[in-house]
Amino acid sequence: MKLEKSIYKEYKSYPEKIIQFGEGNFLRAFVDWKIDKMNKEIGFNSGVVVVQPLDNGLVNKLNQQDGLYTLYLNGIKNGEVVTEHSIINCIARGVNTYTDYDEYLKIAENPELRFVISNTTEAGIAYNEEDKLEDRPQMSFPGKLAALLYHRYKTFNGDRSKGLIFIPCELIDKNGENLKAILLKLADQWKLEEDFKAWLHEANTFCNSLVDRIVPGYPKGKIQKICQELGYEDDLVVEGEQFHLWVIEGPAWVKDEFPAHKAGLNVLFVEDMTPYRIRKVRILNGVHTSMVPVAYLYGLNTVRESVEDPVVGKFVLEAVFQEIIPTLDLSMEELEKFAHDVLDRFRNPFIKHELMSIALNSMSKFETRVLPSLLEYKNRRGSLPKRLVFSLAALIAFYKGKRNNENIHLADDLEVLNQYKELWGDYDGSEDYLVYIVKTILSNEKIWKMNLNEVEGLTSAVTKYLIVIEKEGIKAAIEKVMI
Ligand SMILES: NC(=O)c1ccc[n+]([C@@H]2O[C@H](COP(=O)([O-])OP(=O)(O)OC[C@H]3O[C@@H](n4cnc5c(N)ncnc54)[C@H](O)[C@@H]3O)[C@@H](O)[C@H]2O)c1
Ligand SMILES: O=P(O)(O)OC[C@@H](O)[C@@H](O)[C@H](O)[C@H](O)CO
Repeated sequence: MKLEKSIYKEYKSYPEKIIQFGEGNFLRAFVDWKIDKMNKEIGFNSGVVVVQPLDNGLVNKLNQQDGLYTLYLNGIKNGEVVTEHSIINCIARGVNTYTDYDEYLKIAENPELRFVISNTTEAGIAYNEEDKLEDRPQMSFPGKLAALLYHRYKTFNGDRSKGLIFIPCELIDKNGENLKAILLKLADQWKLEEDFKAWLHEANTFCNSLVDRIVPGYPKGKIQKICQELGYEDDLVVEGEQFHLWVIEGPAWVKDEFPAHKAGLNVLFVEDMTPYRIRKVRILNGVHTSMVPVAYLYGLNTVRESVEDPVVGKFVLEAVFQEIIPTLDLSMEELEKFAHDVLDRFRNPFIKHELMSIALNSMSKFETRVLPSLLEYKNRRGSLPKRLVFSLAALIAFYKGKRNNENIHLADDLEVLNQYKELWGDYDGSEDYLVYIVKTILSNEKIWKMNLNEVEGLTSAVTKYLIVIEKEGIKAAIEKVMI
């Protein structure tokens, strides 16, 4: 028996007021869960129409299940260990822009539409100069959105009361502002009328937002057992932790239209989300990203194993408290509490968070999540933070694509993968060649936005660690850095 509305007695249908770009695990375990709760507890009465941003995706499965799926939330809630599950019922339908473009544009014609939510990964909010208004669909997410908004503008003759509220969730700084800037650029490129741009400015509200919840996603290893217990088949089960925080930066009145706090949800409406963003990206994501190459090469597979391992766990603890926190300007007490809480979340016994799932796009993640701490440490202390530098060396070793005899399934930008393939492919076992690899990688300004060889002492420090990792193995190498 498949999960669908006929077997879910409480099924309710809501008017479509929210368009959501992305059907991934995170949005379903975070945003849709919140909307579902708001519908059920405070009569928010809003349905979500989900748009699949890429050619491949899950909207077919979503539609086959009438938008329903089961969410498991496991972890600590109010000091108690809790594992609970519920059926999420706020998704009205899914639309694939690649097969149903007309249906997609029609969403814009709905006068009740009010919110645009997205999570298209860090790669999603990007300008693509090849996108055209006539494309069906445009390649990029902003391209698709610009076409939809223009259609709405035309449909309602520029009516200023038909604007929308945008709350993007992509983990990039000032996500809403960036999205708006790309939409305006596309409007220029497509030579759309000036009044459309005025409508974008006057009638629409672009919030910036920061999200936080660990969502390992589909519980592959135990799905059979889960479905047996549930008594139905569900292809879209998703698993997340109990903890959740959504910080929304925008005009104060947005809170009245999106009253998540009234449903007891941890949603903060703030004037400036910068401190929250820096704290989360540099500590939580920074620890994840700096830990992955070290822990994985060390032979570990999950976040929990890594923070509980006596050696890697100590490495992580020292990296966060001695090298990341000292580079931040927030209150020390708050930072330390946040870091302890994050490490507790990483120890969540219910969550099997694979290091390899975090490893996706590790090069650009290192640049945004770890490098700022490394550089700021050097700036403040005059010396290099050895654990973060070691992590960079381990990252270069990780991209060799081998853990002993096992292949590592690297997932990154094709250019990055090709560069590493070429570099490691010609490795002759000499130390001189390792120096060459480090210099070449550190000079990649496309990734680092600067030539890292110009940071005093960095090239030699990374090379020193890479040589030990290569010659003596990661276990001997990590011991050297921990002295
Ligand atoms: N999983 C987590 O724990 C978690 C927590 C907080 C934030 N996030 C953020 O959410 C993002 C998505 O995570 P997820 O777990 O839902 O992943 P997922 O793989 O389940 O979903 C990815 C979604 O992004 C879309 N997408 C991917 N590349 C795109 C592109 N170039 N253009 C447009 N759309 C694109 C896909 O179509 C899909 O809808 C991550 O990049 C991360 O920054 C994840
Ligand atoms: O989702 P990614 O791939 O951008 O990053 C991996 C993790 O660091 C991330 O998913 C965190 O678990 C999340 O940001 C917690 O809110």
